[in-house]
This record gives sequence, structure tokens and C-alpha cells, in this order.
Amino acid sequence: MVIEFTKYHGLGNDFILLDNRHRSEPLISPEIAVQMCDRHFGIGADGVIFALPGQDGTDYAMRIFNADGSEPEMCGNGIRCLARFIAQLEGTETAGKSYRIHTLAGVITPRLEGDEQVSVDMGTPQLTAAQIPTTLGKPEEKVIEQSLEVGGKSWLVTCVSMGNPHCITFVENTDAIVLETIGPQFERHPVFPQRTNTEFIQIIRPDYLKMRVWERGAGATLACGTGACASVVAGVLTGKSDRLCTVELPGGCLKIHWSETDERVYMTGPAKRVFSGSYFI
Ligand SMILES: N[C@H](CCC[C@H](N)C(=O)O)C(=O)O
Repeated sequence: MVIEFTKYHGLGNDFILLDNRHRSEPLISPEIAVQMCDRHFGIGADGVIFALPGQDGTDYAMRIFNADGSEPEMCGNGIRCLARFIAQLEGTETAGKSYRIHTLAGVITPRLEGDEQVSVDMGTPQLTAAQIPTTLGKPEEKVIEQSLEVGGKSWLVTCVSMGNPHCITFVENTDAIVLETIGPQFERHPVFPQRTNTEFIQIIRPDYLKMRVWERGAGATLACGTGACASVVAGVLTGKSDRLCTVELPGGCLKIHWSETDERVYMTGPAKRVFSGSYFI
């Protein structure tokens, strides 16, 4: 069986995009997605993203399988890539065009801005322990600067869901974090029943955050869009950051705004088409 694909990335957070417009179910299984994401035996990617037919009146639907085959609710860098992929499939890429995309995190609206830039209304962050989900604190309460023992060390963590779970901790120096050691211990900590993405944030200025991330189901990635959004929300909740921030990731910078007027989070960043090809299952 042959699968045609196009490879995109958002600041180095890279995805295999599949044209799934003609079927309501993903073209491939999570097991095949794991093989496709393998950087030696496959194409190589942090995940596989499906452009599916719209649901409940949306233009399209997005589903995503992480590199480990798990299915997250949302992907910020990925939905920017999906927006440009859809424009490619439709044969027109005009700045100002927006799409309503059904996701497991709700309807998300990316907008083409030209020059490979895409802005996204990422919706409102979910903040109660039950919504993350985490067993830290009471289910109906927020988790802000709570102490958590991970890897023999006590960390102050703030939890935010952008549809997918994020555990944010503020550190003096992100370069001193050994992600491969501490990342999996956060990801699989018993207080996160669905596992978690973990962001380590260094406040350079209240409007400029430096971030490194260990992603659920993908490991250390060069960027994480939902994680950058969650980190700005955590920065505001803890009084450490402004609502409008630049977030610097190893793969580049995202502009994030947690609007005071509608409480929604807006993200702007690039999405780059790299190559197309045929994958032989
Ligand atoms: N690994 C994430 C999904 C991808 C999120 C990230 N790549 C982004 O850009 O938001 C999770 O399991 O929740």
C-alpha cells in the first residue's frame, strides 16, 4: 500500500500531513503512524496529522497521532501546518483566509497571514484540576505554583489545559534542564492520569519567555504551540509575565496573546512546507 504525504513543520516541530478529506476515519492506524514517524526506518516526524472532512458545520476536522501512536486533543504548531496544507490542497493560498477546524479540543480557527505565517484562535484555557486533568489539589480548583516531587527534587508547578494537558514550571536557567532525564518523569507522573506535556520556562522579560519542552508522546521537541500558549497563561496566573509575549523555543519564536477581553489565547507563527513523497507500507 502507498500513502502520499506532505511534510511540514512549525519551528522544527515536524509533522506528516495526510489528505484524508474523502474518509471520515484516519487513513492509517496509530501503529503505522509510529513507523512513519521513525527518524531512521520511516519518514521521521513528531506526529501524523489528518485533514478530515468537516464535522458539525466546520470546514474540516483535524486528528493527530503523536510519534508514540497516542492521540492528543490538539496541536498548535500542527494546526498552523494543517491550514497551509488545506490551502495547498484547495489550490489557493490567500492571506486573510481562515478555516473553522473541528478538533477534540473544540473548534479552532487558523487564519493565513501570508509569508508562511498563520495566526490561530486557540480558544480559552481550562484551569481547574479536573479539566487538566490532574489529581493535584481539589478537582474544582486551579493548580498554581503547587509543589510536586519529581526526580528527587521539589518543583513549583502550574497546570493549564489547551485541550491537552500542560505542566509548567519556572526555572532560573532552561539550559540547565536535562530533558531526557526529567521529562519522562513529569510526563508519566501519577498525578497526571492522561500523562502531560511539560514546559520549563525562564522569564527573560515579562514579555519575553524562553521555553524548553518535553512533549507527551513525542519527547523533547523544538517547539510546542499549545505549550507556548499554556506557558503564557501560567505566567499571567503567577504574575510573572504579560498577557502579550514572545515565546522563544529552540526552533524559533511564537507570538502569544491571552486576551483580557475574551479570555481566548491567540498564537501567531510560521508553518513551512518541506517536501512531498510516497510512503510504502
Ligand atoms: N504532544 C502533544 C500534542 C502535540 C502538541 C504540540 N506539538 C503543539 O504544537 O501544540 C500532546 O500529546 O498533547
